Amino acid sequence: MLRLDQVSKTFRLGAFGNRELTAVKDVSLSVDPGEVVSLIGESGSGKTTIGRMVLGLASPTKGRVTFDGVQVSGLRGRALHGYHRRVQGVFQDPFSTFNPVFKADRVFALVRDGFFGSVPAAQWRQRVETALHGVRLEPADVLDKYPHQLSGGQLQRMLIARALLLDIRLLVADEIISMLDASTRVDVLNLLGELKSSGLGVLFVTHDLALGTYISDRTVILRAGEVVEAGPTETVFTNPSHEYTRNLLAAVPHLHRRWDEPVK
Ligand SMILES: Nc1ncnc2c1ncn2[C@@H]1O[C@H](COP(=O)(O)OP(=O)(O)OP(=O)(O)O)[C@@H](O)[C@H]1O
Repeated sequence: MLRLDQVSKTFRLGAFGNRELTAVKDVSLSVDPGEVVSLIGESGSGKTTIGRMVLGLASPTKGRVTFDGVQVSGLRGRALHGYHRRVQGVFQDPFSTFNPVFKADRVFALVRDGFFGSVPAAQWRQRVETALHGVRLEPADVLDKYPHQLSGGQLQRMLIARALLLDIRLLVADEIISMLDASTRVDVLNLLGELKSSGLGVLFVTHDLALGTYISDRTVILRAGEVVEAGPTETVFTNPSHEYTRNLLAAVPHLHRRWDEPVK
């Protein structure tokens, strides 16, 4: 389904574009239907840049991003619009996606205007309610409300519901858990697990190793734009082959261990 082949992205910096920064270097990865792939890296390692290229919002400087064999960076206009019916992103800060001036459910109206103009209002309302139930939100709790009347977790779920309305095949989830409180985190992770069982592919972008293990089938570890390690999540976590991964793992707080015990 999604493939990145030797993808690099270089930004030109400085007033005259005379300096370069390679944010992503020779990255290859794939996501198949029903598969969650975690892309894990520290701040600045290039995760968001990769997510943007997957969504067709930025083009690789080198290499190819393809979805079902079609090159994403070549898509423009209607073709890109059609692609976004199958591939959507949800980002870290749900508050920044919502315009505080408008009611939060405007995000659904925009999907209707953009993609489903011919669907009658009553039928659309039904679809929105089904999508909200799909993310375990009670429509009456969230419809007709302003963003400030809703919690971060509710807004985040509304964005996932918006993606579901489009019947997408791939979700780019960029740090969607980081800002949520612990119990909402588990809910959203469980929800992603359910969506995965129904065939959705997820590129789960996070700086948090512990979150990455929770639902992902495969893990890709990124450092300074380069893949240092990739493989089945269990192998990467139990038997990391790269020093960098071992150091990252050592930095994760150990479960079932008291803080005053020395870490071996
Ligand atoms: N439009 C841009 N112009 C110039 N440099 C950029 C641009 N976008 C990203 N970068 C740089 O590319 C590098 C990777 O950034 P990116 O946002 O992809 O990292 P990240 O892993 O998502 O980090 P974070 O978790 O902090 O968001 C950083 O050094 C960043 O400053």
